[in-house]
Amino acid sequence: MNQALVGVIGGSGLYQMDALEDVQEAVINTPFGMPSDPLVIGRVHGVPVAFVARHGRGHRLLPSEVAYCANIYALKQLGVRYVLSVSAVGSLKEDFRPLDMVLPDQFIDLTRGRESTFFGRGAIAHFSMAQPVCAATADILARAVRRVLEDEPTKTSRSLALHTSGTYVCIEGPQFSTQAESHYYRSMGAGVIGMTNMPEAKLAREAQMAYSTLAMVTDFDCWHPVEAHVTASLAMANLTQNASRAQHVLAEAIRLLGAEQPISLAHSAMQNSLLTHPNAMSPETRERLAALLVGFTS
Ligand SMILES: CSC[C@H]1O[C@H](OP(=O)(O)O)[C@H](O)[C@@H]1O
Ligand SMILES: Nc1ncnc2[nH]cnc12
Repeated sequence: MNQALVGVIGGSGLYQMDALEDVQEAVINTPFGMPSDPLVIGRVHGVPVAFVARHGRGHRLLPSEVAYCANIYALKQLGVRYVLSVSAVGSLKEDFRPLDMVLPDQFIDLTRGRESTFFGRGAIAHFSMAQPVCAATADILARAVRRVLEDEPTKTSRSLALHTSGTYVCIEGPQFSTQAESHYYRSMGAGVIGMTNMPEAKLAREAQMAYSTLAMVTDFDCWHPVEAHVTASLAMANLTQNASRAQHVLAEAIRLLGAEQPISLAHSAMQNSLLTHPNAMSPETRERLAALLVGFTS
């Protein structure tokens, strides 16, 4: 069922995609349950796209409650090859300022107890997460951000920056960090902090979809000696501006992805990773993983 080339996962503040045309809603069940919300399928610049609001429309799901497995599996069932994730993040570095955009190229997973793999229950796989982000997709996001910033009349008192690398530390939440934690994450070398990109990026890798995050800075968390500590209302204030910019970035990135369809290492990332031969799996296990196992073996 190849209904979409690009999947978009909208985070806090981004609950719909304005540029989608010919829109249909799809209530999709997966072997891993229902996605966070019905998927919204349509076209942007003629490119087939599936959108899902990570926390559901109306923001109903905690970071720990997001249906990560079902969201990724549903996108895979639709034939998605590139996943653009949009996320609000706190900054852990002086030069990552609120409203800046960051394309994380590394993650540190500090989440606890989230279902973080499609495997198990009779199907075992191990694979590399050394480079968790698709460089080709991130490059397209970078070009899209630059294009949007060039076209945007200067509304803010300073020019916004794009940072093309950085480490995203993913905490369990929903509480923001303590100051000691915030300093600790900085000492680990993390550049931004959020609550959702893990296990999402791991699951996208298992599904051999090219994954990249547009991280939009809302606050300085709570380490900064002068800047205000994060609160939900501070983050939300910046989220509104970030979300409207994200709409333009996504539309341009989708246009580029459709035109170029870059080869991604992610598309063959699971080759040779399956230790359990499909013949040794139960029919239920094979059925549960059916959308993933296509093109999976060496
Ligand atoms: C609104 S502040 C905290 C909230 O925002 C981020 O969500 P998302 O990654 O879905 O944009 C962060 O991870 C928290 O869930
Ligand atoms: N400071 C912060 N910590 C965790 N997640 C966030 N999302 C936005 N700001 C955040």
